[in-house]
Amino acid sequence: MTILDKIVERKKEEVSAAKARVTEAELQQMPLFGRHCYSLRESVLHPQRTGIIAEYKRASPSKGLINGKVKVQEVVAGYQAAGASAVSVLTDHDFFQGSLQDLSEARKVLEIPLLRKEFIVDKYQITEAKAYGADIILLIAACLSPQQVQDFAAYAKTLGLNVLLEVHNEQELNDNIFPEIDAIGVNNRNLKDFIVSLDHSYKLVDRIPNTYIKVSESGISNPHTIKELKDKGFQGFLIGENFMKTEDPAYAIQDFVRQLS
Ligand SMILES: O=C(O)c1ccccc1NCC(=O)[C@H](O)[C@H](O)COP(=O)(O)O
Repeated sequence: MTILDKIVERKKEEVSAAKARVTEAELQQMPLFGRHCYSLRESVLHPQRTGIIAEYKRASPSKGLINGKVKVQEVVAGYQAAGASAVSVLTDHDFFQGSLQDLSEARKVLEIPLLRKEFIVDKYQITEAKAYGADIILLIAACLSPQQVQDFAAYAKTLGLNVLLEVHNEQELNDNIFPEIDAIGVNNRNLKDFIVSLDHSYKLVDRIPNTYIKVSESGISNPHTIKELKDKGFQGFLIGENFMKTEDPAYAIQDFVRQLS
């Protein structure tokens, strides 16, 4: 069993428990549920923003504890001030030490799109994402059937959410091109063995239709890489560990952005 299988199995148990605690109808009554979402496309393409989707990530299966000290609001406010186009917050507890509370705390200080970084296996989690303040959901092709990707994306659009599809290879990409998707991310990390290679991005970029925002995800640690990825056609860059592994992620992103120009 791969770590991804374990995460998905655990996620299904968590979703059943969450449904027993709070119904979908109750989620729909929560104050943030009715808010209007920021557009991922507009923010990524905004000339005064960097295209960076900066992630708040305390821990991960591949690295263990990354940073247990820094506070979510301080970090994400720093990301926004440095010119991030969007912020990603992990909400998985067991493998990443995140929570839905982190997501709603982040929402309070952000005026840019907010991604609920989660392993979505059930429509309920999409309702939950909206209720806790997300603008974007992630659909990971490796965890879902193409039918689920299409159904979940269509449901997310009814809530006004942006949809980021994550793929790792050409098969996943070809099987999951749907009009309800806004952005396609190529994960440079193989979620089965954790090996990271930017070659996945370079190989797939021209296969992604230009109607989608193109995002390169994981393993980015050098401003020069952003220039190379941009030259190849990427507009978005998901970066977590490179900022979070420092004592001051807000300073780390500022320094990184300074080196982009
Ligand atoms: O990061 C992991 O170890 C991981 C393991 C299993 C499933 C997902 C995982 N990460 C999620 C991500 O996609 C990354 O947090 C994100 O792309 C940022 O990556 P990085 O800049 O390398 O922290």
